[in-house]
Amino acid sequence: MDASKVQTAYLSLGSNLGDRRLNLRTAIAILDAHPEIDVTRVSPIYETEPVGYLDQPDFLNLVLELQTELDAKKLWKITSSTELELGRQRDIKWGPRTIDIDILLVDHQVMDTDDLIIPHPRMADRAFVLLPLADLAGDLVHPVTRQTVSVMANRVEGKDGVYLCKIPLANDYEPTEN
Ligand SMILES: Nc1ncnc2c1ncn2[C@@H]1O[C@H](COP(=O)(O)OP(=O)(O)OP(=O)(O)O)[C@@H](O)[C@H]1O
Ligand SMILES: Nc1nc2c(c(=O)[nH]1)N=C(CO)CN2
Repeated sequence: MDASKVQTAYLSLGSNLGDRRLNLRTAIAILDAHPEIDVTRVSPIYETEPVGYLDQPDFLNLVLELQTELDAKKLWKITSSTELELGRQRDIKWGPRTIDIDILLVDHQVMDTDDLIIPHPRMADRAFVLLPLADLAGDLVHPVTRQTVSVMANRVEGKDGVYLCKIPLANDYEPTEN
């Protein structure tokens, strides 16, 4: 990768159907295997209560960091096809899913298009996003709120998406060198 064009992005992954750990691990592996994506770090996994639509199983959530030269739209096409590969279906708004991949941040970019809004518009309210993100990048400044991720995480801790337990990262989630 050309260092001057490389961007750092943070993605939120969630699963609450089927083998949730395997779904997360498979999604990470698919993304990391892409020739233009380098998954650099993965947060611990948080088991979280569902937010939005409550009558569904608990989620496993994590956040990963990646490096890529792809623009945000191309990255989104890849995350969307990864969701489909893992059998993601859209039935109920905020309902159960084998995998959900949201793009949280891409460097300090701000964009608002029909398909893609960056930073993710609901990340500031979600403990299941901000707590694992703070594990990776607490000092990062959100380009819209201008607050650090740690400050944002402290504000939502114990609110929506309260976490039930934090599972240390297993070795098999560690990104591979490529
Ligand atoms: N930053 C983003 N990351 C992923 N999808 C986004 C983003 N911004 C806008 N979208 C749009 O949101 C649409 C709905 O996404 P999805 O079905 O995954 O929603 P959801 O996960 O149920 O809810 P939420 O968006 O609140 O997490 C996608 O088709 C995509 O076009
Ligand atoms: N705990 C939790 N709740 C959710 C989640 C999620 O990933 N974790 N995703 C949603 C839609 O994006 C809606 N609600």
